[in-house]
Amino acid sequence: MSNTIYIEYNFSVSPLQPGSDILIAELGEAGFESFVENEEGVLAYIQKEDWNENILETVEILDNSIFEVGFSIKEIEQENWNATWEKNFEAIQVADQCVVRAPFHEKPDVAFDIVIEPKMSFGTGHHETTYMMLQFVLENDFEGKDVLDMGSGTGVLAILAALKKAAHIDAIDIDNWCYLNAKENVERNNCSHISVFEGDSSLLGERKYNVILANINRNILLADIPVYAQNLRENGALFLSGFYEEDIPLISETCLKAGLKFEKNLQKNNWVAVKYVF
Ligand SMILES: C[S@@+](CC[C@H](N)C(=O)[O-])C[C@H]1O[C@@H](n2cnc3c(N)ncnc32)[C@H](O)[C@@H]1O
Repeated sequence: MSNTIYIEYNFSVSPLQPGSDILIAELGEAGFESFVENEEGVLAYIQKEDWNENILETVEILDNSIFEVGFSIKEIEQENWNATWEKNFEAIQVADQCVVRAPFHEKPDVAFDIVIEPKMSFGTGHHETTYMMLQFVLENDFEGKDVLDMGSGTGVLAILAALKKAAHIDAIDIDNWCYLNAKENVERNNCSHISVFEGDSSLLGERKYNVILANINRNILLADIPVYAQNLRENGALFLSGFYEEDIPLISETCLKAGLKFEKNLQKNNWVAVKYVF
């Protein structure tokens, strides 16, 4: 094993606090590779060769701080990497039927066992929005359906849709790291009928889906909802998450304008997931 040195930043911000997701997104843009959210805060990792001491200057949320962030830095070697994950990454159970776990966890006795290489925070089931989207996938019929997972992260939603016998799934993420991670997880879970792409909604063209899943963020969703509506078949379902309770009116107005009908919403710690049908 090579001896890559990582710098670990430890941000003392609660994962339940609005803003921790923006912090992670901005750290990702600044070059941080992986994140772990735990009770104490957010751990963020960057390879030492990609690091410089001004790395946090582009992380805007730290300037217009909507929360207090304190941090410490330590160097870790790659050999410690798995141990760090094992310490911080717990398997997540969604309803009785589904467990999202890392390869080093014991195989559970459930209908849907999803193994994710936990290299990033989004798409491990720990975040409220992922959890609610998994709940939606569990409680809806996917058999024989063509599915789009937009903003697929680790690919966790696409993988559950595949385990629920969807006919085919396109998983798309704008981020190269997520694209590579989703490909790896799709293979790990033997889901040959998931195609993973790097990009955004401009890739969709005329493709039609029975189900579209998009757990991204408020602004991307507001821009993309009309595109999703165009790519849904009649009676198709759109599941959205990645926004807060206070964003519901704007999301709802945009969905209704695009010809979609409201069906259901879920809420967890101020985060929301909604189902609309076409
Ligand atoms: C909140 S994570 C969701 C990951 C996973 N689907 C889940 O439910 O846990 C949002 C993902 O959307 C991706 N993303 C952000 N903007 C996007 C865009 N315009 N088009 C496609 N993906 C985007 C991010 O890279 C990130 O992986």
